[in-house]
Amino acid sequence: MAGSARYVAGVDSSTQATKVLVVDPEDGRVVREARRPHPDGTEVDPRAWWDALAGALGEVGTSDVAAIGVAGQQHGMVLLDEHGEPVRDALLWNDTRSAPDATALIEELGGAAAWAEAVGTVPVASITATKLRWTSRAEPDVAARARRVMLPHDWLTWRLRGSPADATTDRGDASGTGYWSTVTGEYRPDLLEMAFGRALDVPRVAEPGEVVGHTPDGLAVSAGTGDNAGAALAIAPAEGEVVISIGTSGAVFTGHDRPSTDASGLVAGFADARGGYLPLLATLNAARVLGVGAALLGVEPDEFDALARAASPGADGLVLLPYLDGERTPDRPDAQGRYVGLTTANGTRENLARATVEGMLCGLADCVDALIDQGVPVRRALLIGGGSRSGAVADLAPEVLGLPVEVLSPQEYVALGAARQAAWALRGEEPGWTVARETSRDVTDASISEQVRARYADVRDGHAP
Ligand SMILES: Nc1ncnc2c1ncn2[C@@H]1O[C@H](COP(=O)(O)OP(=O)(O)O)[C@@H](O)[C@H]1O
Ligand SMILES: O=C(CO)[C@@H](O)[C@H](O)COP(=O)(O)O
Repeated sequence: MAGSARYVAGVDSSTQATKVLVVDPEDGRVVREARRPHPDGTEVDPRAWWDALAGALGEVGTSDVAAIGVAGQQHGMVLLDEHGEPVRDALLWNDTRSAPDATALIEELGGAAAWAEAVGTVPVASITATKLRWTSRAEPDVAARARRVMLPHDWLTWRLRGSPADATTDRGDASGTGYWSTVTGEYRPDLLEMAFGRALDVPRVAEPGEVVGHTPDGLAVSAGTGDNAGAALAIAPAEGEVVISIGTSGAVFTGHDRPSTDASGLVAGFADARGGYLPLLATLNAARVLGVGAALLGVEPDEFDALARAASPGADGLVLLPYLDGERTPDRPDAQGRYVGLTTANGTRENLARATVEGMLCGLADCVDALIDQGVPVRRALLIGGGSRSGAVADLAPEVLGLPVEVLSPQEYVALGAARQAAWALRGEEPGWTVARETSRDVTDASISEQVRARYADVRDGHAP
């Protein structure tokens, strides 16, 4: 590291790619950025993420960087042997094979309410504990070699520090494991043992703003966090604002003053990266739903958007149930997508595009409702993530959600939050800068949301013919 180092680096190791921002800690200005893709699939060799990170850091250059922080896709199970090597590919948040294990774990603890009270979250297949159970059950020989378990951001942070004996995590990401309690702020080793059949080493939960170590080149390393907690760190939604991230996942979250314990299992009671709480809902099907719609129509995103905009609200009765890869919210791991209500009258390219966008947004609107049901005030939605770059999503969102919507300017908010945390660790106080905000798009006709969502609910609940 050069003596003149003045910048910080923030990393988003998300499902589809690693994104690195080099940021001025004085004002949050992005000075350089790079991106490297990740392999497809719901199980991935974590070394592919390391290679992507190394490639992106090499491209941006770090000679003028003093500190780095990593935010990563949540929940992924990185199991390591006694030498610190992965015993198998990481199972990602969107891998649904452990759905029966989630059911079994819920029963073993005495029901969904017991989990909500214990850790803040009722396990679904995304939650790390269920992946531990699946591994111990389905791959006992692999499980026998495991000594420690980490999350994607923990593992990358540990490797950035040169793989020392001690590893770290933070409360934001730990809260998605199923064996760290948002309610008590402590690990629940008994629940890890219940899931895996024996103990495993877990990373120490670092304080927000802590320097957890240094890279071999001398960069200070911050605790890092989960990707959604990273975005929340960057955006700092005000009370009444809900962030909707349209990436591989659709994530709906906001800051809250107390842990949530939703026994229905819809709202995950996560922690944030500041010492507060981050109630969150996540779907398995968001930006890729748009991609499938565009592929069906054989068009690029711009033309897909134009087609969707050209149709009328409600797509003349054509509805997409967007559970393409199974769904987590609601918990339907074996579901598939369905276009419903196709007739000779409404079978147009415009309606197919419109139904695709509306279906994805209706899935997210269900998530917003569940947050409101938990007593979280919601008056406005802030859209981020790759899918928010779709003009059709921006145009249709206020009418489908029934909320004023602000599409934040395209930026890597997760990586920006990680850079903010790195600046906080470096300087000992959280930076004062905020992200640029624009005016909201208002709801022009509230009846559209009611009609579109009522028709969608019929299909979702199996009442449509
Ligand atoms: N203009 C656009 N219209 C629709 N989808 C888009 C657009 N731009 C990017 N995307 C989609 O956004 C997704 C990537 O978003 P991102 O938030 O980076 O995801 P992740 O964090 O899960 O890696 C991809 O599926 C990509 O196809
Ligand atoms: O599982 C969750 C949140 O609980 C997902 O939000 C993952 O954290 C992946 O995020 P993206 O890569 O889609 O941004």
